[in-house]
Amino acid sequence: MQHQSAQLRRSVLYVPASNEKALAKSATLACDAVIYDLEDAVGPEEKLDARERLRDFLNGGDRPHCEIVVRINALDTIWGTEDFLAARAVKPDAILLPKVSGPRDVLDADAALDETDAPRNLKLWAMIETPRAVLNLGPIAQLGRDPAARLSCLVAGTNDLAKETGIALTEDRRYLAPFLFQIVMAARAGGISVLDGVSNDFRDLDAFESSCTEARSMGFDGKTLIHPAQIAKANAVFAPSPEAIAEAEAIVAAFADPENTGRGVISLNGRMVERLHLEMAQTLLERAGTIRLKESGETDR
Ligand SMILES: CC(C)(COP(=O)(O)OP(=O)(O)OC[C@H]1O[C@@H](n2cnc3c(N)ncnc32)[C@H](O)[C@@H]1OP(=O)(O)O)[C@@H](O)C(=O)NCCC(=O)NCCSC(=O)C[C@H](O)C(=O)O
Ligand SMILES: [Mg+2]
Repeated sequence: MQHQSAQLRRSVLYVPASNEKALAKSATLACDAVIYDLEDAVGPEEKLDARERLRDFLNGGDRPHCEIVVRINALDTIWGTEDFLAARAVKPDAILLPKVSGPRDVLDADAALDETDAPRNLKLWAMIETPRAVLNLGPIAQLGRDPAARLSCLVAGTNDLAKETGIALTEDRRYLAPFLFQIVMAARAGGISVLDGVSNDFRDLDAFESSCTEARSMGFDGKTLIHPAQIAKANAVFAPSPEAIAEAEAIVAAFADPENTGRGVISLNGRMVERLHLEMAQTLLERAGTIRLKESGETDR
């Protein structure tokens, strides 16, 4: 089993659906995915307008070519059902469910999509941002293994998690880290992708880069973002480095050497290399190739 999904999700930008300028800008940006937000970025007085704005924008001519996700208000709020129907109607790639408590929330959204005859490739993403979601991570993520369910990504909601638990959001995220690891582990067990939470201090790009590096080391596929200035750093950090590509190429070449045919383990530059490392190298090179294609403009995603 490989740990990273084929879909690139290095940089996933939240765009408040209430913000006309940000909506327009979103179509011009180099992020891998956009989350149009109807939830916490939109004040209660703006909710109805934001929904209409988003509908007009995504039905208009400037729809971005990257992966498109709509975050709705929770289905048990006064806005939830209308948001859900509006999101379904604008044909996103996924609907992001906020403040999920357990698998029931995802299954209910799944059933509601089935009732509208939604295509199977319309996926659900789930925010992990409440204590109950953390306690129910296993059963939530396991839905990723259910061919009838649409869950394809977990998103850490670190601001709400801090609010709900009292966990301090320090720059080094030392108190948050144990829960972030659990989110990654659950997503991998469920075979779905997983995104780190946002960095609120969007002007400090050095701190942001460190946070991306840490998230990559923790196993996240990418980072959720709040500002366009964060995109380039996330794209760079979550892409395989030139050194990692060179190492992967060396591993592939070593196993292709007729001398090593059929061998399970070889020695390469003083290190043990097994076939599992070959698989990892192949996945890394595939990802590097996908990024190259995307950045050469030959594909949008
Ligand atoms: C954080 C901001 C409010 C800052 O806004 P502002 O001060 O206006 O930024 P700039 O002047 O530097 O903006 C420069 C240009 O970039 C556009 N812009 C800014 N942000 C975005 C964006 N997110 N998407 C698209 N475009 C954006 C501006 O319009 C300017 O454009 P132009 O003038 O044409 O050059 C703002 O960045 C912002 O609102 N960010 C998103 C906030 C958000 O979505 N929050 C909710 C998600 S975070 C969360 O809830 C996670 C989770 O649930 C949890 O619990 O942790
Ligand atoms: Mg939140």
